[in-house]
Order: sequence, then C-alpha cells, then structure tokens
Amino acid sequence: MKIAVIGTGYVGLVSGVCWAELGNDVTCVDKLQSKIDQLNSGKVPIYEPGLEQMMNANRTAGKLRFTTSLAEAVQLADLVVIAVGTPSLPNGEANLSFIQQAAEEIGQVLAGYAIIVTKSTVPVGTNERVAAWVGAHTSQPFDVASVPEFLREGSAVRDTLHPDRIIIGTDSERAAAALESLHRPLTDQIVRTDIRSAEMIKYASNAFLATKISFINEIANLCEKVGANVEEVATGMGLDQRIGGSFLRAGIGYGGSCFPKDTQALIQIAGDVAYDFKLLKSVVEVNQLQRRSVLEKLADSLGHLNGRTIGLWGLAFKPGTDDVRESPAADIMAALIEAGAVLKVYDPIAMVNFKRTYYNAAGSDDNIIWCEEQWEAVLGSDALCLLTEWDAFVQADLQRVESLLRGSVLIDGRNVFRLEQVASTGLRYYSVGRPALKRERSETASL
Ligand SMILES: NC(=O)c1ccc[n+]([C@@H]2O[C@H](COP(=O)([O-])OP(=O)(O)OC[C@H]3O[C@@H](n4cnc5c(N)ncnc54)[C@H](O)[C@@H]3O)[C@@H](O)[C@H]2O)c1
Ligand SMILES: O=c1ccn([C@@H]2O[C@H](COP(=O)(O)OP(=O)(O)O[C@H]3O[C@H](CO)[C@@H](O)[C@H](O)[C@H]3O)[C@@H](O)[C@H]2O)c(=O)[nH]1
Repeated sequence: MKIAVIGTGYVGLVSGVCWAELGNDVTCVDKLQSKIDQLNSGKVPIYEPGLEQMMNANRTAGKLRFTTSLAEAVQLADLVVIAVGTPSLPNGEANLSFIQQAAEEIGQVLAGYAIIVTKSTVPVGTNERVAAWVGAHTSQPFDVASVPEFLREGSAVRDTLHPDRIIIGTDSERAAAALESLHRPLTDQIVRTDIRSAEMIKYASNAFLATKISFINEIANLCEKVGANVEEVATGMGLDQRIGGSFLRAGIGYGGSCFPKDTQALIQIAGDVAYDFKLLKSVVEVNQLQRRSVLEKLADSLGHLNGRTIGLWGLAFKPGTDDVRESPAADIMAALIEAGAVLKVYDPIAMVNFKRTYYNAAGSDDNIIWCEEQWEAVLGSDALCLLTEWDAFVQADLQRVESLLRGSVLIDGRNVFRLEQVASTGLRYYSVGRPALKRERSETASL
C-alpha cells in the first residue's frame, strides 16, 4: 500500500516506520524542516528504543521517505494518515487547529481516491469535520476513518507491531476492507465500529487507565494511614481477573502527553453536551494532589524546606522516553523552589527537553543545579527524591546514596526499592502507600 503520514511525532513516525517494516511504501511529512532534515540524515528526533535502526533499514530499502511537501506525499498515496498533535486549549478542550490545517491541505492536493485516516486523538465528531474540511477543497472522491492509536512511549515500536487491538471506525466498506488488510499482519483483534464510537474508545481507554492510577493512589494514601502496604494490596486485587494487575502501581501520579490532556478533553466533551463527568473530575484532582505528596513527605522528614538542598532523580514523566510533557517532576520542582529549596537534578535522557520546556534552553534558575551524572545530585543533599524509575536509579547502590547524602532522607516516588533493602541502610525512607522507615539519625555529612 502507498501511505502518506502527516506529522512525524511519536505516533506518525513510529507508525510510518512500522508500516514500511511490513512492506508498505511510506512517505512521512512534517512541516518542520529541521525535523525532516534530521530524519533524512538518519537521526530520530525523539528517544524511542529500536526506532532509529528500523527507520534506517527501511530508508535504505527504499520503503520509507521524509519530506516537507504534503502534496508530494499525498498525491501518490492510497492512504493518508493524519497524526498531528491535538494539545489542550486553556479550557482543556482539544485544539484541532493542526488537524484542520492538515485536512484542508490534503483537500487542496488530492489527486484521486484516497482513504483519510485520523490517528490523532480527537473529540467525538471530529472525523465528520475532517471530511468537511477536506471536501471543501476537492472534488475527488475520498473516505474517512478513525483508527485511534494506543502505543505507549518507550515501547512504541513493540506496541505498534503487537497491538492488543486495532479499532477501525468508518462508514465505508471500501475503507474498512483496505484498513483491515493493512493491519491483519499485526493482530486478529480488529474491531469495526462507527466513527463516533472509535473516537470515544480512545478517550474512554485513557480515562479508564487514568482512573485505575488515581484509584490505587488513593488506596495508597489510605494504606499509609492505616498501616497497610499498597503493593500487597495491588497484587491481591490484581489477581482477580475482573480487575487485572496492570496500571495499579501507586506513585506520584500520571503525567505525559496523553492522560492529563485526554482526561481534560473528555471532561470538556461531556460538558459540551451538559453532562457532568464527576468521576473523571475527581481522577484529575486526585492526580494533581498526588504530586504534592512528595513535598509533604519532605516536610515531614526535614521539618522545613527553606534553604534545604534536595536531589532529584528523574525528570521524564516515565522511564524510556525523553518526553517531559506534563511530567510530575515539573510541578514538584516548581513547588520546591517556591518553598525555598535548592535543587540538584539529573535525568539520563530528558535533561535537554526538560530545560528547554520548563526553564528555557540554558536552564537558568539560581535554585537549580543541572547535574552531569546521577551521583552529583546526591552529593551533599539533605534528601534525595526518586521521581522516574529509570533502571540506573532502580539499580543504585543505597549504601552509596547514604554515604553521599548530607542528610539521610530518601523519598521513593515510584516504590522501586524493597523495604528490606532499605532497612539494611541508615536511610530514612518514604515511599508511596508502604510503611515509612522514619528512624532518627544524625544529619552530619559523610562526604
Ligand atoms: N505520544 C503518544 O504516546 C500518543 C499515543 C497515542 C495517541 N497520541 C495522539 O496522537 C497525536 C500525535 O501525538 P504525538 O505525540 O505524536 O505528537 P507530536 O507533537 O510529537 O508530533 C506532531 C507532529 O505533527 C507535525 N505537524 C503539525 N501540523 C502539521 C501539518 N499541518 N503538516 C505536517 N506536519 C504537521 C508537528 O510538527 C509535529 O512534528 C495526538 O493527538 C496524541 O494525543 C499520542
Ligand atoms: O500503574 C501505573 C501505570 C502508569 N503510571 C503513570 O502513568 C503515566 C502514563 O504511563 P503510560 O500509560 O505507560 O504512558 P503513555 O506513553 O502516556 O501511554 C498512555 O497514553 C498513550 C497516549 O494516548 C496511549 O496510547 C497509551 O495506550 C497509554 O498507556 C506515566 O506517568 C506513568 O508513570 C502510574 O503512575 N502507575
């Protein structure tokens, strides 16, 4: 199949590369010249394990190209895939301006029948608008379909090649048949729906996963008060097949480019039809409060934060990605700085993106020291907070943490250390929903 993919972000690039890997002829388009130049020089602009190698193998095989010319890509394509961003507007609603622009541009250059697929996450009814935006600029025949994307960052290639299901929402038999044959090599779980249901499946899935996380975080907060251990609780709950064990890891709350944005958008979608989505509003509120639990634990262990030096391990919203959109670390850092703390921060992959997104490229803020390696963030700090569960942090030698800290407090925002492991050190240890090790210890530096 000849495929044009509009937008070379996490979704467009990974989908394009994987479709080429399956033997299709793929042209990826982005309006950012710098991105296309980078891709044409064989470099992937995002951190996504396994992607660069697969991309270059398919470029070399002549199955994958990159261009800024939407016309060049669309005119030859049987299938045109829209994978541009749908970020939040200030009121939480999805911003559809990139979708509209892409749809209108497609309409302007369509040279014959094509199937136009929206992979971006879009509110119910958007694909009907896409059809109108395309149709306003062309007399060529076309069909539209909603094929929402469910990949996770950090495992995007694997998720794309081994999806749990493919949802195809379209009114057109011709489009459905073509899309089924495109996806059949990936899975037998292909579900056909009407367009609006496909659009809703994406939001409902993300909202449900976010609900699971906020639910277990509330159970964790309760566990701390009643002396239970949330890990044991989650294991016990998850063995019930009706509940399932995934997405029950308590922590500092969800972040990323999807859950925060898509939960807000679904609240807004409901509001537009005068439906008050109370449960989802609480999920969002709980998530916001959960980020503050790190500050409460620091205040409990250190007494006050003014003038304290706090080491932070992890800036990405989760391990395996350089994406820092809506990362809990951003809120936690801002609150710590406001409380007068000095921060020593380190992330193995996301430092550059984080500085650029939240502190301008130079990372300028007198209260932040951007560390070159993970141990620098520990050295001389009153406390160390683990915010992202990168392997290098999970495998860290806790005796070394103890010896480099000036204080003795370790806040584990992702429950990565075993309680017995920490018990063999003198660290004062706070995790999420598990018993704290609050023992007294001298705050003398041992550098
Ligand atoms: N990131 C994820 O893990 C993920 C997973 C599933 C679904 N989604 C959804 O997929 C969509 C894309 O997400 P993303 O994270 O890949 O976005 P992104 O911001 O990483 O990338 C979007 C790209 O589209 C390009 N673009 C915008 N308008 C264009 C136009 N008119 N022509 C050509 N290029 C254009 C931008 O320059 C950018 O490179 C969003 O709706 C998102 O909610 C994302
Ligand atoms: O038990 C859990 C699982 C996840 N998280 C957090 O939840 C966030 C999102 O994690 P994850 O879902 O792994 O990452 P994303 O790449 O954002 O993927 C989600 O968002 C994508 C964009 O819509 C969807 O395609 C995916 O199916 C959906 O999992 C991260 O901050 C995680 O730390 C938890 O706190 N506890």
